Amino acid sequence: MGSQNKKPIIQKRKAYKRNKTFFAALFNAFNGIWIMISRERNFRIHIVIALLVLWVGIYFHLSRSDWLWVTVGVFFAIVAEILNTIIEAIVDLTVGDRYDDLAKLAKDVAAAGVVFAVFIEFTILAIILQPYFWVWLGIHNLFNY
Ligand SMILES: Nc1ncnc2c1ncn2[C@@H]1O[C@H](COP(=O)(O)OP(=O)(O)OP(=O)(O)O)[C@@H](O)[C@H]1O
Repeated sequence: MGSQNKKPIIQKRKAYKRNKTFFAALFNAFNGIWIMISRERNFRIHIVIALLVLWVGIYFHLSRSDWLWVTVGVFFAIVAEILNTIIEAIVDLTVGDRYDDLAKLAKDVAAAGVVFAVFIEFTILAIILQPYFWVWLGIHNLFNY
């Protein structure tokens, strides 16, 4: 999906050290988050949605169980986007610039996974937030509960 101008993740061979401590591993995990934020436009969109949902949730004073569902929905999509990026990187590492039907299959199916994850996210958000919005708009009926 439009990554023609992206720099390849692996540009040249570099030496690396294995994680010796828990904190070294944690540092690399945070580096992974930074890579997602700086390289992946779609990931940034997920983050914006998450911040928006956080703001709406605080504004509406969501119940504990509603926070739970909203959190699961938002992170489900974020994790799917991360898996999609991992698959793209592994495919590129394996086939490079060469056209390959299996590479296409892997990338397209990974992208389909993100579409389903976002569908689940939006379904959860709609079900959870709808009663709050309706009360906010002054609409009272059976769908408020
Ligand atoms: N090596 C390849 N062989 C065949 N088709 C490929 C190959 N690499 C990519 N494609 C096709 O081109 C599309 C775009 O690939 P690309 O590498 O740009 O993914 P991406 O779009 O960067 O995804 P995202 O926007 O989620 O980061 C893929 O969905 C796939 O259909």
